Amino acid sequence: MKVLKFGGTSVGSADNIRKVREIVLQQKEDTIVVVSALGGVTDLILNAAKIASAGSGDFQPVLEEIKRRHKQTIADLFNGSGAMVYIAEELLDELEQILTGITLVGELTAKTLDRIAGIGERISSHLVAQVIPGAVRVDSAELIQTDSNFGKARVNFDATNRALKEQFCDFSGIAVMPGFIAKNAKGEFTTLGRGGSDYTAAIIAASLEVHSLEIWTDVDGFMTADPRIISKAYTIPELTYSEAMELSHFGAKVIYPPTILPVYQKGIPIRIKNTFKPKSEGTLILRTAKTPKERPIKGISSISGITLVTLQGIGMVGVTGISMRFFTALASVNVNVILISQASSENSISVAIGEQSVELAESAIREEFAKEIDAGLVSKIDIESDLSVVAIVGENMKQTTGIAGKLFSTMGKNGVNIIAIAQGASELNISWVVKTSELRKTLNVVHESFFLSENVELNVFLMGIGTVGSNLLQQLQKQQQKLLDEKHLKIKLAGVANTKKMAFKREGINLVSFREELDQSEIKSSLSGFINEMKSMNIYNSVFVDCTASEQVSTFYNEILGSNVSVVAANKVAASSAYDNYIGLKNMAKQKGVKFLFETNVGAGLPIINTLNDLVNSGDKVLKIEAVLSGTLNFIFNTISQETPLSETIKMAKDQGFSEPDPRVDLSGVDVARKILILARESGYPLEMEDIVINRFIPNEFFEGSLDDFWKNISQLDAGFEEKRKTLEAEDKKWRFVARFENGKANVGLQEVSSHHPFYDLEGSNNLVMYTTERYHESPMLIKGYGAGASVTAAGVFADLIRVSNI
Ligand SMILES: NC(=O)C1=CN([C@@H]2O[C@H](COP(=O)(O)OP(=O)(O)OC[C@H]3O[C@@H](n4cnc5c(N)ncnc54)[C@H](OP(=O)(O)O)[C@@H]3O)[C@@H](O)[C@H]2O)C=CC1
Ligand SMILES: N[C@@H](CC=O)C(=O)O
Repeated sequence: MKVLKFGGTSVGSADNIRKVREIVLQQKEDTIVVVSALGGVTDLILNAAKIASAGSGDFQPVLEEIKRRHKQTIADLFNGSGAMVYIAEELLDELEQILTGITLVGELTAKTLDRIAGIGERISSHLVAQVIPGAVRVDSAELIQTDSNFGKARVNFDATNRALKEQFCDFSGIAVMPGFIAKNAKGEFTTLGRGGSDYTAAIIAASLEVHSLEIWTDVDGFMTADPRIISKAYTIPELTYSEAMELSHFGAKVIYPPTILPVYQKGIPIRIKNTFKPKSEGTLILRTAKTPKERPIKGISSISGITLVTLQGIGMVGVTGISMRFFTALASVNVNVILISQASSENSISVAIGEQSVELAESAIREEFAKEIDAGLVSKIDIESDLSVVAIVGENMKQTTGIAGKLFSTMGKNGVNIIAIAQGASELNISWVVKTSELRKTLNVVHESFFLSENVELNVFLMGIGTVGSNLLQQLQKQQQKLLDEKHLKIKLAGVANTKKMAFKREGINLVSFREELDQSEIKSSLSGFINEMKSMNIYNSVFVDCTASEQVSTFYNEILGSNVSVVAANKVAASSAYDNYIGLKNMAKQKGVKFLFETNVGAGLPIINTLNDLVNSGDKVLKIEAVLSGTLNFIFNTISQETPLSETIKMAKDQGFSEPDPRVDLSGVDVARKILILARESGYPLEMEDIVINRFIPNEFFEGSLDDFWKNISQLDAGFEEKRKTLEAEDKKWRFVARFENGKANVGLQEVSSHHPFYDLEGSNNLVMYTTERYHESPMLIKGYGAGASVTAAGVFADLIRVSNI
């Protein structure tokens, strides 16, 4: 025999009741079905009773709604005729008479309320019994006996067990019973309190020692986290009774915890199933549950609307009885304590309570400690609101070291401030308090870090969708599915901006239609606005990507890193800014446990900075760097010819996406100077931009005035360059713009190289870096390849993003 309990939603309409019928008829053994009232009906009855108790109020509209719900369901199920119509009418008349009585006396006792509170279950049990062929209705109220504690009556198990056993000793078939209701020894109606129908089912299951209790509801079972917040939350296949109780206590409203007790004592397994997805396995709750070794945490739950009340004072240290008085004061006003935290110094004691109880709690504590407050022994009662309690639950935590360490370091890295912590010695759960504004991020971070999530998420905030930025989005789009399938990495574009507009979307902006989304956005671009929105969205695993060439944007990196958001920069300004700023940003990233990456600052997608970091970190010392670091300049010197003059090659470099947004930055040598500066710094030399000697090959006057002036005038140099080029060609030499760093000094400038030089054959926009180090001495290390261009640069930024995601 088994017991099946169906909740309010499961019996909430004719269609749903038909689903219940299907499920019950598929059972292959004798079955007891326990039902709640039609969804929402109990609340309507309680509301009508409250209105009636005011004496003058009109409960009729609420009663009409109760009648309408039942009439509609009966009409849909039985064409509005048959015995059910009379049964329902009779019970609803009874309800109306009692409500009228309550109105007349203007008073509502707990006893009277219990008389009507279960009318919904009385009707629904008749309904379900009528619908299931061969089923009989058995009245729980005649079998479950309680004391007279109306509203939350205590069960007399001796009498109840006897009655249930007698009733079902040689029963076979299907019985349908109302949940929630019982009677006292005098035969008066009582109710079993919140979650009462679950309790009814558990009492019957335990008493008859059935082999299984099934709770059919509208969710798939216990989830790893609240699915409304964590889209990746999934059903936990198995839980122990204790784990289920803990998760329920901290907000997972799948089952009401006290109802587990009778079946727990008898070791009867409980299965949570979804009436609307009967094929899914649901959650099985038993004494010993399977727990994968690598996942000691079974689930995360949370409760919001929490206030932390802290009693503090040096006069409390070492004084016995303080805690007892504190908790007795709270108990005296029925304040439910959700979490307790006390430091071993005993200087303070904090409790998390529901925000609705704050006034009661505060005045009770003030009254209890009035003398100590006057004497200054208790310095303050601190009230902190808008908080949430989060708990991770799992019996296997006690066998696994490092859970708390991992938990709190992950929270810290993501900038979540922990306000209070509690862990019981049983190590079944670790609970902590955070600001409610940080709850979403907290749950995401924890869900991900304990591998409860199948996928790791990376939330990209991209500034700049020009040559590099837009190519990056194309590459992300192409690679998105593969990364998800093979690396379980989900990259989302959470925010994007150019100089005109910005757009944000927590679920991710479409990587194909991002331009349209940006055009349609009503938010004007503003740097501080972008950063503030990114911060206030407060998404875990966020990364800011700078694909602009703007100095102004780079001034925000410190603030961004300080908010625990990683920075990936194609923009070279920050890494080549004042040394103190550069090193400050690196330190800030380290301090916050996030990343500041700028691999593309030198050689676009080539692994120039990472290789250098590997050399230096593994103990090598850089002695000399010689390099061609400008894609633009190399392209120009490889392309210039009798037919293609200098000015034409500059335009070509711009059109092909090699040059900076302002090509004068390349032509002036500044871009190469920035690059050699960054390499020197990454080698461990604290150089400033002013230390780099720049030997220009274009006269200074071409860099004065506007960019338009530059384009107008630059062809004046064509003839002179052509003359020099011819001479060079005759000597079998080539121009290369070379950066050099040696003995702590760096310079950049034009060099004529002959055919035996390693730079001579450097084609197109290629770069070449030669590292001479203590290890690579006789034969320097060479890194060579495309050093500029949209796709290679975007690929380099992409690679930095992958580094941030740590997959
Ligand atoms: N091209 C290459 O080979 C390489 C480039 N880089 C670096 O990549 C960066 C981007 O270069 P590239 O894509 O060619 O530049 P583009 O000029 O093509 O694009 C720049 C983008 O940044 C936006 N932008 C500029 N200033 C701001 C601001 N203040 N707020 C918001 N958005 C802004 C622009 O918006 P709008 O469209 O509205 O003007 C545009 O979308 C540069 O720093 C460059 O040095 C690094 C390595 C190689
Ligand atoms: N403008 C740069 C682009 C890469 O940094 C170059 O030409 O090398």
